[in-house]
Amino acid sequence: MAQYRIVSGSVAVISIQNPPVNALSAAVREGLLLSVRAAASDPLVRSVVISGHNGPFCGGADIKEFGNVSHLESGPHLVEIFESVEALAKPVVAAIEGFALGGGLELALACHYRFGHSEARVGLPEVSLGLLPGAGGSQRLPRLLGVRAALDMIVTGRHVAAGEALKLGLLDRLTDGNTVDAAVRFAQSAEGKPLDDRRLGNRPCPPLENIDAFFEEALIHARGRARGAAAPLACVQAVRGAATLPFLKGMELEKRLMETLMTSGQAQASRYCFFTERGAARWTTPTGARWDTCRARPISTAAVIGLGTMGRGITVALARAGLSVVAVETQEHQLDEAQRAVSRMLKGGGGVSYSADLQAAAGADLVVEAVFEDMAVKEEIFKQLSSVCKPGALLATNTSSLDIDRLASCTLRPEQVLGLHFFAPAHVMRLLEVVSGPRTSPQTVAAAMQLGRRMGKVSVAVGNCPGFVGNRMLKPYLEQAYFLLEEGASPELVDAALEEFGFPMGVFKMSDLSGLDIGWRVRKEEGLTGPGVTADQPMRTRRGRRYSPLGDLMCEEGRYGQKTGRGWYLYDRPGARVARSDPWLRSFLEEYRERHGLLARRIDQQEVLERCLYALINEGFRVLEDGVAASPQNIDAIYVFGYGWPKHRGGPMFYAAQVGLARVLEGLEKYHKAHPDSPHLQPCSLLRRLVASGSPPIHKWSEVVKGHRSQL
Ligand SMILES: CCCCCCCC/C=C\C=C\CC(=O)SCCNC(=O)CCNC(=O)[C@H](O)C(C)(C)COP(=O)(O)OP(=O)(O)OC[C@H]1O[C@@H](n2cnc3c(N)ncnc32)[C@H](O)[C@@H]1OP(=O)(O)O
Repeated sequence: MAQYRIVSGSVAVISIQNPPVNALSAAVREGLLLSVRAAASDPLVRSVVISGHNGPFCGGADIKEFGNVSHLESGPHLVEIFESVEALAKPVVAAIEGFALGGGLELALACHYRFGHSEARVGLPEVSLGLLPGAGGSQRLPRLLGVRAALDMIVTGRHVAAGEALKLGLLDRLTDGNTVDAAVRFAQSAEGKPLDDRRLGNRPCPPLENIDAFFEEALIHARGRARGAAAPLACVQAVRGAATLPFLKGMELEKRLMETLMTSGQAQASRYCFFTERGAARWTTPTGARWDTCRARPISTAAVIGLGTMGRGITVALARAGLSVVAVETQEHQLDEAQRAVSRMLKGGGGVSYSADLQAAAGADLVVEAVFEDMAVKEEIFKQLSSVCKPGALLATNTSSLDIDRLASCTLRPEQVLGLHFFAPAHVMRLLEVVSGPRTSPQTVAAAMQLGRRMGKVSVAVGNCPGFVGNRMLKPYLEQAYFLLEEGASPELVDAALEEFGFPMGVFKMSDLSGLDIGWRVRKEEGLTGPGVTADQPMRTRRGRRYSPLGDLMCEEGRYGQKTGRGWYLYDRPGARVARSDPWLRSFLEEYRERHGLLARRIDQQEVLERCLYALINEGFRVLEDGVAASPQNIDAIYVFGYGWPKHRGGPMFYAAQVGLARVLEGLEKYHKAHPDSPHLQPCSLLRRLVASGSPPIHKWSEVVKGHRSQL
């Protein structure tokens, strides 16, 4: 697991060997320590190079070991190995190709010199796993770069490209050629030279003025980045230790903080997200299609129909993935504006051509329709695409809720029709829901999943139902938020509870950002509001269940959110982003409650969280029950990468498991009893069954789901 060889007569080359990322597993740690000791004791060896086998230097500690303390404790500890490396009396050079991340960079920091390939990247991403760089990284990096630059890297966890790392002083030299060969030559030139100053553990941290104020500010900043997350705060504390304590004391502080984080629920949740993100690539569909049995036809040309905000973002995402794209918009003025906007986003042409004619889509391998949410308009477009497009071309819709199968029925190729549900802004957001209807072929899903990967998206294969997975689960969450306003809460109270939980934005701020009119249009399409509703229908009941018309009333007042400068909050002008409380809304809610004989009561944050989140989770269980998502992990990936669910809470289904399924069930029962007209609060049968089976861990839910489905 660590290869050891002598080259050029005096250089020991230690190569970490653990594909695919050369993670520091127990066996690698063992091998590394033995190799370092061998190099120390061999009189022929005068210098050492540490590299990664077959490309990447090292992707850090082996994350798979983290769930099990006995795995972590088997083999030598990273801190001990890195101390031996730093203490070696012979120059040690890290030869970094590919990436040096987490424990990998900490190893490089313990070396006396760092050589990088010009395309390598380095970073300490532990914070995104709910941890801190706990093998000396939080103490050595500030001593090398200074507190400011080190803190930025540690708290953001960002990957730094080799060029920037050289400027920061993190890498000593870059090469375009063979990194190991260059490092070997350099190691030889350093043989016999003094090393004391090269040992970062010996160096003081560069001084910093107003240290207290600096770290106070840093804590506030870290709190704002990921609310409720412990790791960013621990990172700040550890770096403060580096700035104020001798090295060994700083290392003790780092160790204490790391032990607390490592055993926390937040680290468990963040780690779960890491594997969930990667697991989504191993997709299956309810029809039995699988990622490993379907061959995808490559897609190299695409057409995007409709160049509103979504269409523009999709065009950019496809062009950045290297596709040649034709962007089609039948309204000429919109086409010119879109062309300018797309060029700006792409910083140039970027393989995109423009047309006002749908015929331009004729040669594309894939067409993505992104016109506004109107079934009749979409049906007409799909009819035309069916005859315009070449045989074999895939026809996708970017609808966020409409029936894929109905659109497929308008074509002569239903097996090639699917949904590609991008999230706004489409060129930025990581999530892509790949929606297959009952007639979508496995090859079509495979091609879309492969394309999603090329675009750098977390692509999740889901089934067809109103709202698919994400928006279907969002509906009960939003509904409970409206009901809470009716019962006495304010948008500020609801949003504060959700933001404290960790969402970047509460539900009402989010509605203001995305536009209240979007949901209004969907509700009109569903016949819940608008001309189809007769005057004799009670305002707060639809189809026998409780309904809140609050969103509709807001839209009737022209309050669409940020775009109109007024929504659940007030904004300085249309398009402004800073939300202020609006006294108008307070009176509006008071009048509304009075009109409907509703008595405002005191609502606390706990109730807000339980009503909104449990209703969403309950729908998640229904989604699993219906086979619309293949696993709870897929649901969690959708929520973390598309809906701002905090990573340190793992996703809604993981959160339910962490809270305890019995407690979620009990909460739903309590709220359903109090609000029997709200069916989303009625615990679904899969949840009951899981609790009855003793609340198995989340990776075992599929067994209960399978048994449950066979009885449906
Ligand atoms: C009781 C308390 C005791 C406390 C003692 C504490 C002792 C610990 C001390 C120190 C700890 C150090 C902390 C760390 O080093 S944490 C790890 C930091 N590293 C990372 O976060 C990097 C994670 N990986 C990535 O970002 C990417 O994988 C990357 C390396 C950039 C490669 O990307 P890409 O080429 O796109 O490949 P994939 O992401 O698809 O990965 C390929 C497969 O490799 C698996 N993988 C990746 N990294 C790791 C890893 N570090 N450990 C284990 N496995 C890893 C990944 O899951 C893929 O596998 P699969 O295809 O099966 O899903």
